[in-house]
Amino acid sequence: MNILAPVRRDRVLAELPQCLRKEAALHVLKDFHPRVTCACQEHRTGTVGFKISKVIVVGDLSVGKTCLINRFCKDTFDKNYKATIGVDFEMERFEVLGIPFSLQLWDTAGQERFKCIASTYYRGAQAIIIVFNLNDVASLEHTKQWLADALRENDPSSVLLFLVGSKKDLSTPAQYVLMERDALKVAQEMKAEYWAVSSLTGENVREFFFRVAALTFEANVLAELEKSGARRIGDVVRINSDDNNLYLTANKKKPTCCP
Ligand SMILES: Nc1nc2c(ncn2[C@@H]2O[C@H](COP(=O)(O)OP(=O)(O)OP(=O)(O)O)[C@@H](O)[C@H]2O)c(=O)[nH]1
Ligand SMILES: [Mg+2]
Repeated sequence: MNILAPVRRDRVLAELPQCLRKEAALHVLKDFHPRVTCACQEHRTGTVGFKISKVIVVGDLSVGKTCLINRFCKDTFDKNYKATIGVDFEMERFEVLGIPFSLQLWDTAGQERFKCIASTYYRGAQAIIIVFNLNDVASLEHTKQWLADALRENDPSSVLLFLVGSKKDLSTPAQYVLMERDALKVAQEMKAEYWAVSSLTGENVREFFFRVAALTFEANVLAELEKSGARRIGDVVRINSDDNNLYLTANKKKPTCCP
């Protein structure tokens, strides 16, 4: 997909999508962080609108990583299993609070023989999505190892984690309840946000990726505000300036809506 194409109307986020379960959420605020809302209103989001955030999707073979990405990005579902060889990626453009924001979704191979190729693409992720099959407890147990491998290449203090149970359509309600109890525990240990989805029916797929986009965007804006610091907040970005001198310092107008 051409990243310069206009943002699709169904990729526009004006509000913070909510978590699935409060017990295992990255945060349970109803709205975006007030500093983020304010920065967006005043177009003080620095380079966030030009950046592409990397998201990696990992987990055992055949848990449904490719189907999950394809359901969201292409609205398709293939019932035949075709192993991912190494890696693949999709670009998704969003508009969050009026600011363009792009995610690069990296679909990695779960098969052991392709794992060493896939793991070379783990570096630089801003979010890690660890997928397990809600109908296969072993795949949930393996998520800890997938997380450890992915974190070896990333900064654990800044990366956002999501634990996603797939193939929800194949569980009976009773089976689901039991599996969810275990998955919530694992998610809490990992400090990951828990989701349960079905790529076959599409249940929760869009809600999940919107949440990933929103929280990744929020983290990016907060990091940008932190980086620019109090000295630069409210300054005007200078067009055609070099990287070390991106902000005009003459304009010290105080932001009107920041707490
Ligand atoms: N019923 C059902 N089947 C699913 C779902 N998601 C994936 N599948 C099936 O599970 C199989 C594996 O799906 P993939 O998405 O290819 O799995 P993967 O995790 O990408 O596998 P690797 O690329 O080998 O790591 C395929 O036959 C899919 O049709 C789902 O939500 N419901
Ligand atoms: Mg795959």
